[in-house]
Order: sequence, then C-alpha cells, then structure tokens
Amino acid sequence: MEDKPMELQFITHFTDRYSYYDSARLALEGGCRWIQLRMKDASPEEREQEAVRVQELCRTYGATFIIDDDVELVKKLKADGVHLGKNDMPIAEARHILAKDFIIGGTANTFDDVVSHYRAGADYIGCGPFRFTTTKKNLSPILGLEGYRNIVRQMHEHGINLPIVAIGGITCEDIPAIMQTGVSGIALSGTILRAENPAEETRKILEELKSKS
Ligand SMILES: Cc1ncc(COP(=O)(O)OP(=O)(O)O)c(N)n1
Ligand SMILES: Cc1ncsc1CCOP(=O)(O)O
Ligand SMILES: [Mg+2]
Repeated sequence: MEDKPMELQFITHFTDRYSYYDSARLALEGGCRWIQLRMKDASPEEREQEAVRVQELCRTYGATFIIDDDVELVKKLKADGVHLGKNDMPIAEARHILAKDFIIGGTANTFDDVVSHYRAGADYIGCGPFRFTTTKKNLSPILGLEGYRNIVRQMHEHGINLPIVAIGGITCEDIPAIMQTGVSGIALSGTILRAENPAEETRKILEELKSKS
C-alpha cells in the first residue's frame, strides 16, 4: 500500500459543468492527492482513453490514481489501484491478478462485508452510504454516524486494522462528526462539484480534515 495520505479520495463524476477529466483536475488543483476514476455509463474504450489522461494528470500532481471496477484496465495501465464492490470482481480474485503491487479497495455496508474484504486482502474499505446521494444508483442502507461507530467498534473488538473511508452524500460540515467515529478518511464527489468553486471547496475540506486528524 502506498504511503500517501488517505484522508480524502475524490470520485470523478460527469456533470453539466464538468467532464470526468475536469472534475479530477479541479480536485487536484484544490490539493486532493487521491483520485478515483469512476465512469459508470462509459464504454470500455471511453474509459481507457479518459483513464490515460487522468493518470497523466495524477502523475503531474503526485496523486494516487485508482480506477473503479476495472481490474484489467488497472493492470494494463499500471494505475495505482482498483475499487471493487459487490457486483464487481471478487477481491480475492483481483488480489490474485494484481498481486501485492496494487491498491485494492472494497465497498462495505456492514461489519460482515468488512471482515470478508479483510480476509480477501483488501487494502482499504469504502464504507457507506453515510446518507442518501444521487451520485450512485441502488444505494445500500444508510449508515449515518451510528453505523460507522458500530463498524469501527466491531473492528477494534475483532482486531481488524484496515483504513475505513466513509462515502455517500458527505459535505464539509459533516467532517468533524464523521471523523469522530474513528474512520480514517472520506470519499466524495457531489459536494465538490456542486460548489461554485470546486478547487476552493476541496481546499476547505482538506483544511477541515487536517484540523480533525
Ligand atoms: C471509496 C469508494 N467506496 C465505495 C464505492 C462504491 O463502489 P461499488 O459498490 O462498486 O459501486 P460503484 O462505484 O461501482 O457504482 C466506490 N466506488 N469508492
Ligand atoms: C461511489 C459512491 N458510492 C456511494 S456514494 C458514491 C459516490 C460519491 O457520492 P457523493 O457524490 O454523494 O459524494
Ligand atoms: Mg463497482
């Protein structure tokens, strides 16, 4: 696992105002150093083209570059890692393909999900949703602060040490309370892209995270 700060992962999103590439660029300009390229409705060709460009951009900024869902593309481009959910390749299979050289993140909604990702060799957990969001379809049950507290407590009780990244509907104002639950960081998209100045909003979020760590 790379030694880069895990406090903030930006998830790319295509909006009326920004392309996937531009969304990543704005987060990077604001100081985020961990980008996940997530392109749900794109063809494999479009995804690869955009991945090459965003990877280059991440290199320029010295940022970690994760690709959502696509293990083969991660291997082909030598991205830094992949994020996998319930409907994606199982983490154990991805670990077999990618060996120890790549970061693998897994989505969890329950403590049982965390345990199975831990055993399968995940490097971090994307845990959510914190609250309702329109960025992702077919959301799992909302966790809220209590959900994170419960999962973190059970992890301590079972000696499971894995970074937990909270995700889903998170805004800057939520950060103090979310970080208090014991998670390691947050992943977000919408609140940055809805801001009048996304780079400035990213900076504000990073400041808030810094003051809570
Ligand atoms: C950091 C992080 N956490 C969770 C997810 C969700 O992944 P998944 O459940 O596979 O859903 P999609 O993003 O593929 O729609 C994520 N991408 N990143
Ligand atoms: C990939 C993913 N999984 C749950 S929410 C989400 C996207 C980010 O959500 P938001 O735009 O609300 O920050
Ligand atoms: Mg997925």
